[in-house]
Amino acid sequence: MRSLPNIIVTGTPGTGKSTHCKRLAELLPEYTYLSINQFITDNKLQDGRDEERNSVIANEDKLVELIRPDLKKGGRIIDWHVCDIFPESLIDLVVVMRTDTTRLYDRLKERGYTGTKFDDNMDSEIMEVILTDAREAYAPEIVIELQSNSVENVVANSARIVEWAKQWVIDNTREDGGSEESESESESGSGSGSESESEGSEEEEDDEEDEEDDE
Ligand SMILES: Nc1ncnc2c1ncn2[C@@H]1O[C@H](COP(=O)(O)OP(=O)(O)O)[C@@H](O)[C@H]1O
Repeated sequence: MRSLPNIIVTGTPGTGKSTHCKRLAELLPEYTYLSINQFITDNKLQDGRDEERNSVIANEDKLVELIRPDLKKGGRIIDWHVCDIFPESLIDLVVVMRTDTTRLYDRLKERGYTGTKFDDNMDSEIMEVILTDAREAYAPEIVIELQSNSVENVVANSARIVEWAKQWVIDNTREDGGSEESESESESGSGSGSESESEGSEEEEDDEEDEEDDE
């Protein structure tokens, strides 16, 4: 049994995954930050290149195989725009970062995204692709959606995730495995109310291949 939870921080490129993860790494020093883009590079998991999107394609099977021992230890903060390939039994919280399209537009332009890569990522955010992937892959109660439009959001979101993590430890280190009260506290400490913060949208295909090399 893990003594610390595994947390995925996901979202369309530019929504603030790394920004949040860096803050979380400071607030939760006993956790290990895993940038999957870095992990792919370090372990040579590139499985080709998507020329149209100017991005690396990862060998996801190998990635899961290599990362499994880390996840089994617990206390991992995972930063990646793909969230649905990790074993459900090893993931405790999935945080989906969301950003208003005008702000995301500026961030992606600033990052130098153009053409298909820019369009695909904007479409992905508008169509809530990653949120849908997360909800399809994991139990609804562990998927939370947080707005990442401002610095204030980063501060508040990070504090909320830290509170959730503390509650997870309390719930999961109790001899009886946690009570109903503590479970409901845990939920309110993390996911409640997140739905109302989302933008309306449609649905579309996934965009699991984008960014990577230019962050
Ligand atoms: N909540 C936020 N408020 C203001 N700027 C943000 C916010 N989140 C991210 N940014 C900025 O947007 C850019 C992309 O953020 P980053 O964390 O690298 O996104 P991701 O890891 O999701 O690709 C960075 O310049 C970062 O400073």
